[in-house]
Amino acid sequence: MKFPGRRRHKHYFPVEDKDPLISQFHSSDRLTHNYICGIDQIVVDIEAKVDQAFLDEFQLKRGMSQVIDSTITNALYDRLKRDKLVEYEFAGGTIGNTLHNYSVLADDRSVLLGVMSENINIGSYAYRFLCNTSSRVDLNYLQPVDGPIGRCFTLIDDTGERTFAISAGLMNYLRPESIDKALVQNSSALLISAYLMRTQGDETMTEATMQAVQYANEAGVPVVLTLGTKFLIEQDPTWWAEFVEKYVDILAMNEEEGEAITGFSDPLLAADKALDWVDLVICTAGARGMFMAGYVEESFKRETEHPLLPGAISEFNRYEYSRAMRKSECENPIRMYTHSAPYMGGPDAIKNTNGAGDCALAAVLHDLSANVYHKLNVPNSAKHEQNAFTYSSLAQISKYANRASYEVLVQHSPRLSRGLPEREDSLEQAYWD
Ligand SMILES: Nc1ncnc2c1ncn2[C@@H]1O[C@H](COP(=O)(O)OP(=O)(O)OP(=O)(O)O)[C@@H](O)[C@H]1O
Ligand SMILES: O=c1[nH]cnc2c1ncn2[C@@H]1O[C@H](CO)[C@@H](O)[C@H]1O
Repeated sequence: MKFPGRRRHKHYFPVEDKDPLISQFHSSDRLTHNYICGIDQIVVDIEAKVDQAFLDEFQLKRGMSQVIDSTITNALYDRLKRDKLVEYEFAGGTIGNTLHNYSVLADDRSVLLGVMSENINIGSYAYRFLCNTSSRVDLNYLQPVDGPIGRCFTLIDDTGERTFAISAGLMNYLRPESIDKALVQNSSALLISAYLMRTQGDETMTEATMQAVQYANEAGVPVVLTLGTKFLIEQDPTWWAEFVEKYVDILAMNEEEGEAITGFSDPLLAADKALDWVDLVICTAGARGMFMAGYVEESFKRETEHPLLPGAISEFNRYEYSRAMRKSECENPIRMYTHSAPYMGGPDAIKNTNGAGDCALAAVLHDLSANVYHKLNVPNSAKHEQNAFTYSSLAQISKYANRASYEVLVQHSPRLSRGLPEREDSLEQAYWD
């Protein structure tokens, strides 16, 4: 609970003492607001603890996200219910989670594109999805479908490894004509995942995604791709590398996905390789924290005050105090990298790692979008003499991202239920004075 805090007498005075000019100036409707948008396969997570025998029984490959047919879905669901194995059911989807967390962290608008059942019964999965999504996530652009959204059976074993079994419902029937061109082209970023390329038969999600990507590319709106699962990438790494190079501006992955797409198991080298294709890279590395890589114009580079770190690229964090720029905005682009260990060394007890990476990405997007917001409202600020992509330095962003994912590790759901505290309880009062 947030405590009511202390009140001071001098803050209480009659309303007529307020200066009408000042109150006009502060009115928030004079500020220009920006938003980000994202596309997802709309799913509810059904989480259960299971063992290897259970996975074998339903022919599920451990650690993978796989699409299952209706026969396996029904058998799996009946079994989970019969043995009372379901721990919780909550809105999910990698982009849905990221947008929700972005909106909670930024306390601002994001727009989710995807499908939603046109007839919703109280207690149904569609209903649950809507109830568990932040009111700051704009759901008005969802395309109605005559049937169910998807279900993602999230099966967790003793080691904490997650196996996803997707019962698709109509989640992949988003049509290209449902993508609003102006909405995408006026947004501060378009967020997509590799899962959106996994469609079959008459499913139209991939075409819809490509339509949105084309709109974003045309308007110079950054396209942010999160890789989702290494198994998808491993099927055709060359195709993915070409896709990223052609359409994507910011790439988010974990170290396994990083290895699948670049061939480098070292997250720093994987991030460096991916920088050949995009402007900014986020590579989360579980208990090792996260790495980021980006570009800065030579004349704007700022040296770190932290010790220089050894690694496959020696002293790789030298310019981590710089704000990231698009490569095309730099005359003499230099590469910079940063690494942050988990916040407070990670929690003493991890409740659930599901969605920790999604939350890290949400924090990065918050920083990017804050930069757009500041630029829109204070265009003459000295801050924008540098045409940067991010509001903060790479070092700051990765710390913020790790702080945000910590919050997911200490709760059960991948979605934050509240924003971060303005002042960390763990830090002494003197830190804030
Ligand atoms: N075991 C751990 N100990 C401490 N911190 C962790 C641990 N696992 C994850 N984290 C934190 O969470 C962040 C993201 O974790 P991870 O690399 O597991 O993401 P991910 O595999 O992409 O997750 P997901 O796909 O579920 O969103 C890390 O950068 C780190 O800050
Ligand atoms: O195929 C998929 N499409 C969309 N989201 C998925 C898929 N598989 C798993 N997740 C989502 O990934 C989140 C954790 O990062 C989970 O919440 C799950 O819903």
